[in-house]
Amino acid sequence: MRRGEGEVAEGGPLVVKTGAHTGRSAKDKFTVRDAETENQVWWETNASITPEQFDTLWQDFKAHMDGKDVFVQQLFGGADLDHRLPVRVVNELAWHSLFIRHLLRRPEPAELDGFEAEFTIVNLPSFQADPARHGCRSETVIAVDFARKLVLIGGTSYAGETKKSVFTILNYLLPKKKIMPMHCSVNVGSQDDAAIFFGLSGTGKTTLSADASRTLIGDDEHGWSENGLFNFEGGCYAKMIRLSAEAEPEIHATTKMWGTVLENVVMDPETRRLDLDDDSLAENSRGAYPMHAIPNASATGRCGHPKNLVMLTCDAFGVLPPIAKLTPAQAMYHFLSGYTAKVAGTEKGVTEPTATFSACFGAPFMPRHPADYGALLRELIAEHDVDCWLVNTGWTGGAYGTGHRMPIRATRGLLNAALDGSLNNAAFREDKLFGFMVPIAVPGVDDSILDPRSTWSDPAAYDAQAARLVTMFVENFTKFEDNVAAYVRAAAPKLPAREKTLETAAE
Ligand SMILES: Nc1ncnc2c1ncn2[C@@H]1O[C@H](COP(=O)(O)OP(=O)(O)O)[C@@H](O)[C@H]1O
Ligand SMILES: C=C(OP(=O)(O)O)C(=O)O
Ligand SMILES: [Mn+2]
Repeated sequence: MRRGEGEVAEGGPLVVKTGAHTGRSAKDKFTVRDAETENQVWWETNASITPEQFDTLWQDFKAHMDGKDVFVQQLFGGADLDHRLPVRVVNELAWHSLFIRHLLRRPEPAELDGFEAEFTIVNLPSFQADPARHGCRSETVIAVDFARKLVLIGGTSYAGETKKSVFTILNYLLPKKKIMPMHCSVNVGSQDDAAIFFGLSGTGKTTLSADASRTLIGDDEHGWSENGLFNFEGGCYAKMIRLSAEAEPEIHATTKMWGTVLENVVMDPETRRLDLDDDSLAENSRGAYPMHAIPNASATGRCGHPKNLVMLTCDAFGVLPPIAKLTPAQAMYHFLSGYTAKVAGTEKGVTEPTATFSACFGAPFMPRHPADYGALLRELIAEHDVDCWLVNTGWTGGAYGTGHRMPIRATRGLLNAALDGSLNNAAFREDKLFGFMVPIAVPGVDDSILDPRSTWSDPAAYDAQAARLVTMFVENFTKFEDNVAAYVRAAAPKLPAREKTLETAAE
């Protein structure tokens, strides 16, 4: 406040603006390519810089910090005491320091004695990177050096970069110890029945994991070790845009709490009231708060092995059913595909969504080859006999533009039936294209949404859209043809046209 970094809103949250960057700059992220990383990192999805370019960047960062106050936090990434990572986070902005203190795991005072950070993250938003000097592509840079154990972030104020950098580090380190790192939320029921919710940004990890009937473990990043599931973080980072007090009461309440950091949320300077519907600063407005801001959150950040695994997708084409049961092979196929769709921005008249395929539901944070993570997950699913589901939180009744977003209540109803085991007793049909099993009727849920084709006013238009989506899945998966098992490839969706030709050929 005194530094002019933000303002306090009604109830006590700190309201800040990030300027130009209101989301992650995935294309400005670079990994140092050297003897340490050469054979560990999958360079097809991870852009590289040289050790020399990183060195220049680090010298320039130090010069930029000279004479400036910086804020230092010593924190842990990882609630599993055997596998947590001590990190030092150096921030130019005080609000960034508060943000990361909310988001990571805060050591007990006694743990600070002799605290030795293994990795350091330095975040200087006012630093301007130079593509010619630093090997980057713009004034924004996120540079990761696994050998030096140092991450440098410059030229952006979006706070999410820092937490996702810790995630990137753990995604690199943990597979070496046979621990599966996951871009997922986790909650657990009263029978110690944990559930994992994988999903790309905007698919519902944060929204759906905060559920009054279950204990929240975490909303975004977790590990799965021999001890069970554990949160990497100690707080949440929720989307604030058009947040509904009715549909998401636990998250909504955090907007009135002392200390919550509200990023690009609009506030009336006179009344200090928030307008969560105002997207004039950003569509991706955010709230950061510590775990204990959610009433039924776990104090330990740990739970047992999961009983259910849910893959969330926001299908803006309106093709996928609201829930489907997956075989382990289909689960592997969808994990490697990592499908979701993004709706067109705010441009008027643009109604066609775009498909995103991001392996492991988190390619920008995964230094290693997707098959490495896939192999770990496959073993864990088999060992713990986990039920796998695909859930579409996206469009129904038509694609984006004609249909509407799946009501949160309907998604929660279906999820609860899956998680309490009752959905396993429902009658299912096999989906002709995707091969997964779709429930026909679920007690307490409006049956008419279960079959997406029947929600479209024009079934032929649905069929055409579905065929286009299948083709996108198949084309995306060609990159895995050489490095995944035949049984996973066989779990791919199939076009009806081909089926018909085969049938005719057999006749
Ligand atoms: N059926 C639904 N399920 C989950 N989220 C939904 C649904 N319908 C609308 N939403 C909205 O979509 C957004 C989901 O975002 P969020 O939970 O933050 O995703 P993630 O944590 O995976 O990035 C929220 O703004 C939520 O209000
Ligand atoms: C914090 C983020 O995660 P998510 O949108 O998945 O919640 C992000 O992508 O910047
Ligand atoms: Mn989230």
